[in-house]
Amino acid sequence: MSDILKKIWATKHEEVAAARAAIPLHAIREAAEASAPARDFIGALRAKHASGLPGVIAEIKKASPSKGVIREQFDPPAIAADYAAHGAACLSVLTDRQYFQGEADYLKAARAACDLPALRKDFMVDEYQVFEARSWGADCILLIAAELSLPQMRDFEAIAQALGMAVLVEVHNGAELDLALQLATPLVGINNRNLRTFDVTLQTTLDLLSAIPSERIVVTESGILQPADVALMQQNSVHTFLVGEAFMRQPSPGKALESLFFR
Ligand SMILES: O=C(O)c1ccccc1NCC(=O)[C@H](O)[C@H](O)COP(=O)(O)O
Repeated sequence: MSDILKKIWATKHEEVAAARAAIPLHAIREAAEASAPARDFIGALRAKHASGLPGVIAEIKKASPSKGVIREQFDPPAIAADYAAHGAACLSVLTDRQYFQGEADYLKAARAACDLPALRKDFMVDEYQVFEARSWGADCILLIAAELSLPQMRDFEAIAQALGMAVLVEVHNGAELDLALQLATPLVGINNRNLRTFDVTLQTTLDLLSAIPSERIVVTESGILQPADVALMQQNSVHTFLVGEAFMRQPSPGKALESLFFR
């Protein structure tokens, strides 16, 4: 695990302890189970693919450890509606406060502003957060294989799926991919960002691709910035993208999405 992941992981355990003290597990579970049904995250991606279009998971993030503040004027529901109007398949909303300046309310407001399914983009270290995600309206959770054991990922996946949520399992190397492929989820994210050095190279996706069975949906994550990046991925049969910074730095994130993927 990289140093930044270790720090984030420690913070998450503290946050979960505080959240459990405020709302006990049985209560957050009841809230999750009483939530309106989840939207179909995987179905939204497959629908784009069936129309011959890329599946774009459009990210809403104010800041990150590697880039600092990315977007000063930050209005999650307006950004979500803009993404929906310009062809996004799904949303990814940062809910981590300390490192990404995210909020649970951003997820709730973004999802309420459109009909797109939404990923809670956060660092899941405890089953509590899976229930919490659904209680906030999330339709998908992220599991980072660098940070979790296989039994943990299996537990969190089972809870997410019982609640009707999808799971995006994220990997950075072959060892993590071997674990990820033991989960049931079809969504396998390859993060092009090295979380130790913060270097980004699309070669990470290209290197891992051949080990992923064709029935899985490969999501290339991080560092998709220009049409040549999209073309490179498409030439290699990758049709699902998780993109944040390239959109967040533009006045209209939705128009930026359209111009990167649909022109
Ligand atoms: O971006 C970081 O600095 C970072 C640091 C530690 C863990 C995760 C981090 N990024 C999260 C992401 O994976 C990206 O937000 C996502 O893939 C979108 O990337 P981009 O299009 O490059 O904004």
